[in-house]
Amino acid sequence: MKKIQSVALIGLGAIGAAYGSKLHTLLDSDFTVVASKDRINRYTANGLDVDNTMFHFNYKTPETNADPVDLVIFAVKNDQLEQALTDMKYYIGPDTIILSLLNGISSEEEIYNRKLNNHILYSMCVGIDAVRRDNRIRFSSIGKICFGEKDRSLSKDVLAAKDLFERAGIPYEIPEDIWHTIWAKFMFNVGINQVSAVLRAPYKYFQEVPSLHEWMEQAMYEVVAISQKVGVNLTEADVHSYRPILMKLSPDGQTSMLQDIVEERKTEVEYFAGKVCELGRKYGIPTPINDQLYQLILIIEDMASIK
Ligand SMILES: NC(=O)C1=CN([C@@H]2O[C@H](COP(=O)(O)OP(=O)(O)OC[C@H]3O[C@@H](n4cnc5c(N)ncnc54)[C@H](OP(=O)(O)O)[C@@H]3O)[C@@H](O)[C@H]2O)C=CC1
Ligand SMILES: CC(C)(CO)C(=O)C(=O)O
Repeated sequence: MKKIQSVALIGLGAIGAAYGSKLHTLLDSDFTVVASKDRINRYTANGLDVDNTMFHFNYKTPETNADPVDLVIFAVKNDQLEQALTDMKYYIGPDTIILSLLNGISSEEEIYNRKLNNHILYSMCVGIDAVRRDNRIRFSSIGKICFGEKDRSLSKDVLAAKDLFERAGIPYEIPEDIWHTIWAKFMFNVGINQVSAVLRAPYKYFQEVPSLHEWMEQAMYEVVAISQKVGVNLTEADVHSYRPILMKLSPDGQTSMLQDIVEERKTEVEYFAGKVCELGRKYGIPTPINDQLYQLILIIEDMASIK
């Protein structure tokens, strides 16, 4: 089995810093964070406080020449992926395994379309409730990284990533059907991220207010209906499987989309409701809840853009 000895990550935000801190502890200087000079200046000014430990990572700018690494991890937001792919050009060689921790159902395809190599694993993370404020990253649980091959094979790349996560102490799962797992997570994000963004609601309201929980699940059921048309076949059981996951998230924690709203950043709405409405139109499935959420979140973004 190929052993992963060098890793490069782009996107040192809530998710990247949480999992990156584990990889830095294991690999030290063989773990590289790629970032622009401005970002590096920010990271080095005060260090990065991940879960109450101060980290100083090994930073490189995208312009610095480097050799390809064994594994590249993308942990940026969806609309930052195109630039991030360009920035990782030195790090991805013909044998580099590529892992994208982004939510949504499009990042692997976007990476694949760049025709970099044939080592793209499908992946996502779940159960992590990471929040980023300035140079502090906090989470009550690090959750787990789910990954695998789309064709469900237990390939050498899958085994190499499994071995790395075991050495780094990163919880992981290799589900039987990673594409189904990614769609189920997408379904959850379509519900919880968007409703939390519109209502500015941390997790406790989803845990304690039945009417809010119900609205979230109504948005999720629109994804279930679409999934049956595209052959992914999510069911009510998939919706219910997220209830215990939700109950374990930190009551005061915020979804990544709510964090974007609070910080007045662009959200991932195009990759959640935007995608649901697009697929709904394509397959003739009504998506009234997501139509509304889409409009509301775009309006909130527009309101934030005028000062
Ligand atoms: N937060 C959570 O609990 C979870 C998030 N996710 C998903 O994970 C993904 C990442 O989310 P999250 O970590 O919350 O997002 P963040 O916004 O916290 O992190 C993204 C980071 O990427 C950095 N970045 C963007 N472009 C580049 C670039 N070209 N070079 C270097 N750094 C770059 C940003 O830097 P800067 O701020 O300087 O622009 C930022 O630090 C999203 O798809 C999200 O939906 C999945 C599960 C849980
Ligand atoms: C809801 C949550 C925390 C689940 O892991 C998530 O994926 C996000 O905030 O984007």
